[in-house]
Amino acid sequence: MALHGAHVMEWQPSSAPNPVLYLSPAAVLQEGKAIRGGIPICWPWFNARPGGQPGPSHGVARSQFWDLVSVTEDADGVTFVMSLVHESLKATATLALGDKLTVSLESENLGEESVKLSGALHTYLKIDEITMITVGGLAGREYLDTVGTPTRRTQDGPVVFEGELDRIFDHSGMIRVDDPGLDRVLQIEKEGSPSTVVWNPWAEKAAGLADLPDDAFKGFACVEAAIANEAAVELPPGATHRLGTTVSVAS
Ligand SMILES: O=P(O)(O)OC[C@H]1O[C@H](O)[C@H](O)[C@@H](O)[C@@H]1O
Repeated sequence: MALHGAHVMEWQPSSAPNPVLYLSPAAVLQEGKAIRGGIPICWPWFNARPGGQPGPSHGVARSQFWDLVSVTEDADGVTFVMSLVHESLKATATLALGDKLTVSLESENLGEESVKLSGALHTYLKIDEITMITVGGLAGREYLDTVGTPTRRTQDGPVVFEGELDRIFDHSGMIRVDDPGLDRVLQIEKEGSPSTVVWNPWAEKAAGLADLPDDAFKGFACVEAAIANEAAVELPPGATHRLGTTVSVAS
C-alpha cells in the first residue's frame, strides 16, 4: 500500500501462488509522479482534464499523498480508508485486502456548483504472456478504439492482444481474464462504472515509458473500472458517487 495515491501496489491472496497485480520494477515513488502498476486511482478526471483546463493526465489523485483516516483488521483482511480534497470535491478511498481485493472510491461534491466527474481504478493485472490471454465479458459491446484516429467499433468475441490496444467500452458488467500460462481466471467486478477500459501499450509505447522496462508489456494487462468521456457523472452540490472494483482469483 502507499499513501501516495491511495495506491494498492501489490496484492496476493494467501490461497494464490502468484501475485495478482503487476507492479513495474522501475516504478518511481515520488510525490508529483504516478506509481506504474498496482491500482492507480485516476481522479477526478480520466485522460485529459475536461474543458481544456490545465491539469495532469488522469487527474491529481495518483500523484499526491492522501490522508490516512483508518486501518482496521478482521478475519476477512485489512481495510484502509484514505481521503483527499481537490477543489470542491472530496475523495474517500476504501481499500480492502483479503481473499478478494476491493477498491471503492466515494466522491462527494462539497461545493455549491455541479461538477462533472470521471476517473478510473486503473488496475494492472499480472499475466503470464499478453498474446495468450483473453478478456471476456465484452463481446458485442461498443467501444471507442483510441489507437490511431479514435473510432467507434463493436467488440467481436473476447478481447485478444496482438498489438497496442486501448479501448474504452460502454460496459458496466463483470470481466474475466483467462490466463492459461498462470493457470487461472481473474474476475473483475465493478460498481458505479459505465466504462471499462482495456489497455496494453505494446513494445513501442512501452519503450517510451521510462518507468516500465521495455519488454514488461508482455506481463500485464490493464482492465479499468472507469467513468470516461461522455459517461462523465454530473455531481450536484452535496451529492456522492461510488466507483468500485473487486478483483478475485476465480480458479
Ligand atoms: O501512462 P499513463 O498516464 O499512466 O496512462 C496509461 C494509459 O491509461 C489508460 O489506460 C488510457 O486509456 C491510455 O490511453 C493511457 O496510455
